[in-house]
Amino acid sequence: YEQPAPPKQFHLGMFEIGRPLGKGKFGRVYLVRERSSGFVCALKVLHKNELKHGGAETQVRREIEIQSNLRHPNILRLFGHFHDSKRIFLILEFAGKGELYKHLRREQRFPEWKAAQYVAQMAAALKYCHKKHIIHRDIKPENILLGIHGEIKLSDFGWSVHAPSNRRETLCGTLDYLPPEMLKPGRDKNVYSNKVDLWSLGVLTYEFLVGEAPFEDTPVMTQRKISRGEMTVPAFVSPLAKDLIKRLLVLDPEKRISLDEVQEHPWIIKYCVKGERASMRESKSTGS
Ligand SMILES: Cc1cc(Cn2cc(-c3c(Cl)cnc4nc(-c5cn(C)nc5C)[nH]c34)cn2)no1
Repeated sequence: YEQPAPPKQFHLGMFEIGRPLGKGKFGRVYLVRERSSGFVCALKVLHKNELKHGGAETQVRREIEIQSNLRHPNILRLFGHFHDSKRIFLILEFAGKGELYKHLRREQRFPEWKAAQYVAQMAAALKYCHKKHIIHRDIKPENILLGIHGEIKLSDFGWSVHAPSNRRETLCGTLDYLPPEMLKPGRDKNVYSNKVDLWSLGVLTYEFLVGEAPFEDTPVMTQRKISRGEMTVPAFVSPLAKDLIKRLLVLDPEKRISLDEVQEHPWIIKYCVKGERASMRESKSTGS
């Protein structure tokens, strides 16, 4: 019987610090190499006093607790963490093709074959999370990275919780991805299920194909459009893609299609199942 390996104690001296990869609200991310193994990863450096002032300590604690226990090809790995007097360090998987939202802004919108593959990978990542009773709660392009082969790497579990949840949190950042049940006035707005991720997947699918979110407007108008499910899908979006968006952006959480049904949807099958290679060749040549 082999003794389990003792948990690794990490410290900053173990890493050679490379170029900055990006910055977020409470710190930066650097490309680093672990000296003894040569392993390349991303080091997220968060400043304790900024986290304290921003009331984000719970989020970081949750990000560490939840993401370090997830193992899925479409979820960014959190290998470990450590801290010093002023900073918290998260050792993360390096995503070779960077932040998805930058690709989306540069390309304006994705061709349907690419959007369908991203949606299928997001559904697989969310199915894995939901099976472990974890709701991500913050699905949006800014929280998605791309691996070296262009595969989806869902990250930023700072807003994730164990389902079902009735936590009371002040949400900050964009309203665009909030489901109607989280906007409801009064008590029941804080009781919701993993179906919130299905709504956000619908918003994400729309934004991949159109280049902007379906309810994008002033904060007041966005909340009103979300609570009424008011949105229009441009004519250039194919009927199959529009059908999937409509089946996800359903006001009643219980009536949204499941992640299994997403993966079996004709639009996903058309672009993601091996036998459909021909349709991809055709779509790539016509750019549809
Ligand atoms: C703080 C803070 C910053 C961010 C946003 N952010 C995430 C990254 C990042 C991570 Cl965590 C992992 N791998 C990455 N790979 C890139 C990258 C690759 N290329 C070719 N270009 C870039 C950029 N960025 C990565 C960086 N910033 N969240 O919290």
